[in-house]
Amino acid sequence: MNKCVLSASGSGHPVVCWLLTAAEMKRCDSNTSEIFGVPSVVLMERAALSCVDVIVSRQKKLEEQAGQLGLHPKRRVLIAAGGGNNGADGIAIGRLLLQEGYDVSFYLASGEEKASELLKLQLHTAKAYGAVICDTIPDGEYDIIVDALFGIGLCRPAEGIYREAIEWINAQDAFVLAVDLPSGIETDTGAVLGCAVRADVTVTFGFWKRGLLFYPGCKYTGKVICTQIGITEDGFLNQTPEAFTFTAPVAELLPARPEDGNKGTFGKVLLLAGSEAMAGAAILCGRSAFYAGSGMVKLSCPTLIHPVIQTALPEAMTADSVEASARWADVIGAGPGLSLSDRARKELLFVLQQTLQPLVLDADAINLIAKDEALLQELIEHQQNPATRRKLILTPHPGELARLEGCAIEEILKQPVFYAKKWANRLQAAVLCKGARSIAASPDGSIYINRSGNSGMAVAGSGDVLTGIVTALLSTIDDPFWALCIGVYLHGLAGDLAAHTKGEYSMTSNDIAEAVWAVLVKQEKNYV
Ligand SMILES: NC(=O)C1=CN([C@@H]2O[C@H](COP(=O)(O)OP(=O)(O)OC[C@H]3O[C@@H](n4cnc5c(N)ncnc54)[C@H](OP(=O)(O)O)[C@@H]3O)[C@@H](O)[C@H]2O)[C@@H](O)CC1
Ligand SMILES: [K+]
Repeated sequence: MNKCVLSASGSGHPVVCWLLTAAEMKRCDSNTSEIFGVPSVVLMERAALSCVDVIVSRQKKLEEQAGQLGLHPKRRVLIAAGGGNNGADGIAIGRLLLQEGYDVSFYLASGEEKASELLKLQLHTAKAYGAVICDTIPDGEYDIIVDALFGIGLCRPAEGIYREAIEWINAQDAFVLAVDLPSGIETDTGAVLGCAVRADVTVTFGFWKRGLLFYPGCKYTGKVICTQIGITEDGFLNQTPEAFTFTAPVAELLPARPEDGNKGTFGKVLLLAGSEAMAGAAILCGRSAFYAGSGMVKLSCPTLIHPVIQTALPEAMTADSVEASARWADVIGAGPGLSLSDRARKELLFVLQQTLQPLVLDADAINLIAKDEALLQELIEHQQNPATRRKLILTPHPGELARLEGCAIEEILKQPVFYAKKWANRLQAAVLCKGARSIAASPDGSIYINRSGNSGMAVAGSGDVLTGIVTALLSTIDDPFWALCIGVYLHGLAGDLAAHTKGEYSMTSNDIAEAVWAVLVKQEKNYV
């Protein structure tokens, strides 16, 4: 995957933003100190300074605005610190703010005897500058609260005095800055462990953590500011993080279109989609494939619905069966609106057993496979063998993934990364788990977490649009995982544009399809 990441950037701007787990961040921290020799206390001072910068710039702005009205905003700060290095950051922030003339109170929830070595050092220095450390929250009103109870070291639910402190912080009418992560948010999953601080701003150090992006964590962060404190990609050594999201405009991720190409060059897409009751799925899928750059699209569906398809999408061709068109296609997409009929099963069997082209499986194609243990085993065996393996993408929603796995949907929702990775490995395929933060997994262990999109996309037909986009991209992008990541990103951006014009309440999946072209001609906003 990393080769793709590097080669996808023609512009010089970063293409990906890494999303780290707690273990990855700890490894990077310790490599920076132990291999490169930057002392932890230096990193901590820079981390604290970066938070102080955020507080001081905000305060300056407030004071300028208030000064015009003859008001004087107060500078009463509470540092709420835990017993680890997140707490140590908090104490360092408090000491620096004291030196800036702020009125700072310190609350150390853990007590000094349980303090980490760096925290002891920070307490010593802060006290030398006059800090008074309290073991209960000092009475008073605060304008600014620095949440430094837990960072990446949170390892169990916040209870007792920690729960009380978090609930107290959330009840205050103050600006809350969370240090590294809002306390209570699990670094890897974004889960709330017990309860969590609701921050106005989260200043995170070096790299984004996955939990800042996943739900529900992302609802607690406020604005996320990722600051550079001297921990860089060098600290990964040869172990790059598993997960990333995109930062580049999607148009920069797509391969350049050869100027002298013809309709064959840009991909002959065969779609096994649509049935008597779901002709619209085939139309949405085919239309999206065109908008995502396909040169030719052929829809294999029951003869009865050919007229409606030809009317709605005259650019597409239709076929009665995949058999007649299998050789013609560069790439095949199967599933949208397919139904679970005997015809659908027969057609899918033909695709799985008689073709070798790159393939995208979605919706009923996945459901048909999940229902048929022998077929599933055959697919797994084919994919496990490098001699018979084809380029394969699966785009299930959690319900479809649960059917494949044979478990309850709740199980998938609890561990979407785990199951996406499991099936990516089992099928040697790029596997998506759709959701508010769709997750794509590659057989090499890489994870893409999608940030684009909105709740308006949770609407019938949205997945059919995605299948059309991804199938089209698979015809010109060599790596299925990369095609999937870009397709998911583009789909979400199109959804955002559709929401901008029609609103999340009223947009339909056709609006998403119709926004694809606009995203590709527009420079969309950066998401991270
Ligand atoms: N290393 C570096 O170079 C840099 C590190 N930096 C900073 O360090 C932070 C990581 O520090 P960290 O590893 O000490 O973890 P941290 O988040 O402070 O928590 C650990 C403490 O919490 C405790 N604890 C956990 N859960 C609990 C619960 N539910 N309820 C009660 N206690 C609980 C746990 O206790 P224990 O499990 O031992 O009982 C332990 O005492 C990172 O987020 C960043 O802010 C930056 O300065 C940049 C440079
Ligand atoms: K924190």
